[in-house]
Amino acid sequence: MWRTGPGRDPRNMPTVIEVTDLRKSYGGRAVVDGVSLAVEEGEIFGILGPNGAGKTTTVECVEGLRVPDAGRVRVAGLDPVADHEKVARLLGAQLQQSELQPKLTVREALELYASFYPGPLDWAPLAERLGLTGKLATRFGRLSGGQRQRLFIALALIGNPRVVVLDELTTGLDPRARRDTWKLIEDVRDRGVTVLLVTHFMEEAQRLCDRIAVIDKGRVAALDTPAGLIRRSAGATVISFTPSEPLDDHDLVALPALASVERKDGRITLSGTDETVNAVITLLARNHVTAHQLRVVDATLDDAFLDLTKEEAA
Ligand SMILES: Nc1ncnc2c1ncn2[C@@H]1O[C@H](COP(=O)(O)OP(=O)(O)OP(=O)(O)O)[C@@H](O)[C@H]1O
Repeated sequence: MWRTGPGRDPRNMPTVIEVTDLRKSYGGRAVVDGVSLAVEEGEIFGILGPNGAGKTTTVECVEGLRVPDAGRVRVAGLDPVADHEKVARLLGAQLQQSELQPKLTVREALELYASFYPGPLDWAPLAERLGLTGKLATRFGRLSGGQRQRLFIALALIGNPRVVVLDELTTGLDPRARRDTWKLIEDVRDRGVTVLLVTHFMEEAQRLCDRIAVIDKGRVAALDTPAGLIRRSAGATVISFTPSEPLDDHDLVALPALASVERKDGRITLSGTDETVNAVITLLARNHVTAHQLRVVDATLDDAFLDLTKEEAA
């Protein structure tokens, strides 16, 4: 059903999307302020960032929908603006709501978009995979938000693209449809397609992305694997417990590599590194305090994201 190709081999994969020192301003305000990133063939590359960080502007420059003020963008070696036709043939993108006629049925939309590409996928299995088979005769204007979203994903994939750009992939989908869509995107990647994914869902990014660029205020704040982002955030390990005896605040804030400390309903939650955890255990032993319901967990991507994009104190 999909473009066949070798599975992803992380060694020496060629770069498919190259963004170098990209800049874009609106009304004198830099919304993309020197973004550089390189996406390798066959990876799912995530872009995370707060609202207004410049994520969509960046990916729209990759799609050739916006013209950069400065910097260089290449997709498979092509300039998305100067070589727009060629790039459009190898790149699948999620449409915006306004880009589809409300009177078009799901089947007509799939057939129409398949006709734009030289070697499209067979739309019927794709529609089946996205749970759209029962909606083929329904007009776009009468689809629910989640059904529209699924159709947009189908249309992004119908051309059997080499690169697919998905902005807010699963926004509006129910939990089952979201999980089905993740599986579909993993299958797409496993067949060698490169995926550029903008998302606000940390679970989605952690599960799907091989690497992630965190964009904040128009710049790349960090670029790493999900595990790497978590490791490099200040509070990579979280320890929580309810002490049998009160613990002194001075002792807690003096713990090594401590990133945060919180007390709630007699429970203490600390984040830091393994060194912090070891020091807590020593502190408890020294004070003959028992830790009830002791839990030590790795921080999530959510924690890392908040740490990487936190507002600096004025
Ligand atoms: N055509 C435009 N004219 C003026 N300002 C714009 C235009 N497009 C985007 N902006 C502004 O640029 C900034 C970045 O927008 P962008 O859509 O790239 O952010 P984003 O990171 O995708 O945000 P979100 O997560 O909210 O979708 C925002 O402040 C937005 O208002």
